Amino acid sequence: MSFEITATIASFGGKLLKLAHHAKSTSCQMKLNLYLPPSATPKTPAPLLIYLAGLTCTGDNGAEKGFFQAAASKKGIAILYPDTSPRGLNIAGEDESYDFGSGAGFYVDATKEPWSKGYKMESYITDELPQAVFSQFREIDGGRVGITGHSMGGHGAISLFLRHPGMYKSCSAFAPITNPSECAWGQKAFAGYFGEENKSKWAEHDSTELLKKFEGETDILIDVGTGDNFYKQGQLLPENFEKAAKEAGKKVTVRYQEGYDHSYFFISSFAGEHVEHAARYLCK
Ligand SMILES: N[C@@H](CCC(=O)N[C@@H](CSC=O)C(=O)NCC(=O)O)C(=O)O
Repeated sequence: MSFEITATIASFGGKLLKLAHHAKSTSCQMKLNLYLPPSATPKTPAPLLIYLAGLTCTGDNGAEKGFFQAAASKKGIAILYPDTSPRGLNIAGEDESYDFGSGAGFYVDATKEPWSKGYKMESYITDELPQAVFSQFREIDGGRVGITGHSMGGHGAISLFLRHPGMYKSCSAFAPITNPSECAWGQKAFAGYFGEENKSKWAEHDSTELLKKFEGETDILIDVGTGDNFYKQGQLLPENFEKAAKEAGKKVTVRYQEGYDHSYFFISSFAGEHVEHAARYLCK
């Protein structure tokens, strides 16, 4: 279904569009933001970088606080900021906790009732949303797409890159949950969306497990702050992902950024470098 444009905001010479559409995969209206750099026209379409946000976020957090648009404007890259879950499906418990349900879709297609009703964020992000964007916005080149994300969205970016070979030309992440089967956030989400017993399904969405079996080439950039309390609590487990990369001979660069926390002050400090990483693959 086509997008309603609810606002157009000038940003770094380009424009940030606030969009809404009805999505079949999530059975509800979805809101999102799309940044078009000044160079993007139907005759000179821009590549697209998708930014997946973390727990409790909407498509607004990255657009307002991530500071991606400055570098995206210079490089001529469009940025898509989707929401993190369906909204308002009236499922019991949907709004009870910050790390499950609303704002916490984990970029998977839930198989367990009642969540399987509309918690289909993998289908939304990899299929319905890009199809709708490419058909309405001729200023975007659907053949050049990269993906990045933060925390839960970093898990989304890496796991979707590994689960859909060839769909994304670049991949990076900020403080990603890299081994969800082994951390409290991931265990709660996967038990709820797939079932406690369905461990083979968990592995299909766990970036560390996926990397061990991935047959393609990788060049995944990851930043993690050493002052990040969620890193210290063992929610992110980047060392497990690095170990899997080393054993599988995959290129993964994890940069431990001294003193940075989990917030958008951290993301905005390195957003430009992640756009440059994407540009190496999207702007050739
Ligand atoms: N409220 C929670 C913490 C929620 C939180 O920190 N969310 C992060 C993402 S965490 C992983 O996905 C976030 O990006 N928040 C939005 C923001 O603008 O900072 C708690 O109290 O622990």
